[in-house]
Amino acid sequence: MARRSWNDPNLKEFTMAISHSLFQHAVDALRRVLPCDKPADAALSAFFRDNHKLGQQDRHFIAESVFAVLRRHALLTALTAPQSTPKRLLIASLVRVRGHNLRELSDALTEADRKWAGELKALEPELSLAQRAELPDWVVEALQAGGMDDDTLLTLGRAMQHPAPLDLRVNTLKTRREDALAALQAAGISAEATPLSPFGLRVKGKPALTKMPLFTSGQIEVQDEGSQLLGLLLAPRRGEMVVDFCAGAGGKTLLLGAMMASTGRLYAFDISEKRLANLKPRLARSGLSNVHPQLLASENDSRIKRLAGKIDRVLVDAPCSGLGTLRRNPDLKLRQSPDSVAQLNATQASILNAAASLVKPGGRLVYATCSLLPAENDAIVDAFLASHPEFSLLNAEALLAEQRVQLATGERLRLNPARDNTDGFFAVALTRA
Ligand SMILES: C[S@@+](CC[C@H](N)C(=O)[O-])C[C@H]1O[C@@H](n2cnc3c(N)ncnc32)[C@H](O)[C@@H]1O
Repeated sequence: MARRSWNDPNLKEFTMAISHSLFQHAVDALRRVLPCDKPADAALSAFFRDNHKLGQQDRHFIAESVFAVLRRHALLTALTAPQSTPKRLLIASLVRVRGHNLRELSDALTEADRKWAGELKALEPELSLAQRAELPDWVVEALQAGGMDDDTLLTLGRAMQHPAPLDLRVNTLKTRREDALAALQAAGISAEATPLSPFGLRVKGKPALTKMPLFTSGQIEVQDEGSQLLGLLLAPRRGEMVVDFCAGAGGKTLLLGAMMASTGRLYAFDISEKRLANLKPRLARSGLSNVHPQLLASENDSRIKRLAGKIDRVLVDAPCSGLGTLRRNPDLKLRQSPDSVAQLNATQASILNAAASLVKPGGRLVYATCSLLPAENDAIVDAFLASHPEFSLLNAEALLAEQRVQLATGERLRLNPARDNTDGFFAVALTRA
């Protein structure tokens, strides 16, 4: 009989016997992903391309299995030490994290593996704080050095072991939130208004949305509620000159453009041609006509000099470690390192300097990351403020309240997956004297 488990998303959704072939495919997929030399979703997509005969349900099981191992990699490594092979990590995840019983695995496993899996049940390895939080030691040390206490750290780490909810942003240029909600419900999709963002919807489960008319006609976009709050902090107005400095595929550009009611001029800068190309179809769906994508050679591109001092509002959604998005990208904790963060820090400081030169007197500059590390957040902002006395901090909590977002965040916006059920974000709003 099917057994749903709503409480812990790590647990399997259905009781099912796992065939040897499906298990082996999951091991092979994990072997592809675990070197972590590229993003896990890209490695998994390549695996599915090579194994194109796999059906939808099998793909779902394989993807869930791979991500479950990445999410609890520290626990599973401790359980399987000293032989943490992809096969053993997968078995340990199925038995200890996803709640499969040995009967369901009897076709999948050899006699020896079954015996080992049976012994796993009683293992209780001693885990450090970092292992319990499923965060690398160096991340835990950085958070502690930034003043985070152990309980908060553990709660945060645990919150990031669960998949993120599916959040949507309603395109206010095309529809109202209540109408989009009604259209979803009419299509049998359960959703509710997000608690913080006035144009967000939170969907139950992971229904396929991209073929729905609501999506293809640009009335909704997939966007974490935290990202929506960054747009609200910038709060661009009708008719203004606005720059989205690190626009990427335009998640926030589209939101800013809609807040400007498709008036004024909104530049979408990025150094990645591929990401800007991905903005094109989204822009076409959105109905916006005020967006101007521009490929930069670097943050010191001559285009920046031409616009110096002319822009009302500038958003820097800086390239960062992404450690606030572990619910979606659990592989990042295995792919980032102190060295990669140090390199990012140099880029972040340089982009913030360049972006600041665009801001006109009285204008607003928002610096944001989806990282939790003080080195990518407060340290960058504090160094910037020390060398740019013409800029000062605005109070993020008060600016959000002006946008009807009630969040006790203080001067600097900090979104915490455990407290806010958003990705982990940091942002400050600055103004030029
Ligand atoms: C956090 S992502 C942006 C995500 C995007 N704002 C969104 O909402 O979907 C950071 C972006 O910064 C871009 N980037 C990296 N270095 C840059 C630079 N020197 N100047 C401008 N953009 C840069 C990256 O290509 C990447 O698209």
